[in-house]
Amino acid sequence: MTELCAIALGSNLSSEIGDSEKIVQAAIARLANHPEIEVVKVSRWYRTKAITLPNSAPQPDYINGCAILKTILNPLQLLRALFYIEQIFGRERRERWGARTLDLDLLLYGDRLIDSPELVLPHPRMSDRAFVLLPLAEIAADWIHPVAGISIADLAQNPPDLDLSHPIAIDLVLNS
Ligand SMILES: Nc1ncnc2c1ncn2[C@@H]1O[C@H](COP(=O)(O)OP(=O)(O)OP(=O)(O)O)[C@@H](O)[C@H]1O
Ligand SMILES: Nc1nc2c(c(=O)[nH]1)N=C(CO)CN2
Repeated sequence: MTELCAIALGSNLSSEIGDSEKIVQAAIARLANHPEIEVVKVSRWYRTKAITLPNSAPQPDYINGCAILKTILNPLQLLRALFYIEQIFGRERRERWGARTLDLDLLLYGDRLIDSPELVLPHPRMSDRAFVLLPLAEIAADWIHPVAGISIADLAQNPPDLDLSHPIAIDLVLNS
């Protein structure tokens, strides 16, 4: 059975294949080449200020975007396929909120709810993140978040990290 899924992509370090814009687009190409994954839609790419943990060193801006996938993989198989692609693109550290060449997060898998050590669905922090909600709303406006019970478009209306205590600058950098 196939299922529609949403993923978030982020990069704020270059690698031997190029800068973050190249990396996220190459990651999409890699996903599209996977025999059990179809890339249905890709958002535009946004340059965003890095959200860091308190008292941590400043980080380069991120390139962020989202994609809708269709797959016959189950949620854990899909997560492992995402991990594999992160590794191909040179992600080494799994330090929490550390800078990275490629971060692939599984946001939504249909309306599935999962709470296991390896995988939590929907992604527990997606609703707090403008850098996820704004691109996701471009490609999945009517998708109902299965915990919030409202659409992604509605969640994106008031993205929490756009409030004054945590300013985030979002600039469009290119069209997909
Ligand atoms: N929906 C999910 N998507 C991706 N990883 C998840 C998810 N749910 C749980 N995880 C787990 O989270 C762990 C840490 O992931 P990762 O290193 O990407 O975190 P991070 O990007 O630093 O922070 P954040 O999770 O806040 O984006 C992974 O090992 C993975 O097993
Ligand atoms: N702007 C931005 N900030 C972040 C991001 C990200 O993708 N974009 N990812 C993080 C951990 O996943 C932590 N902070």
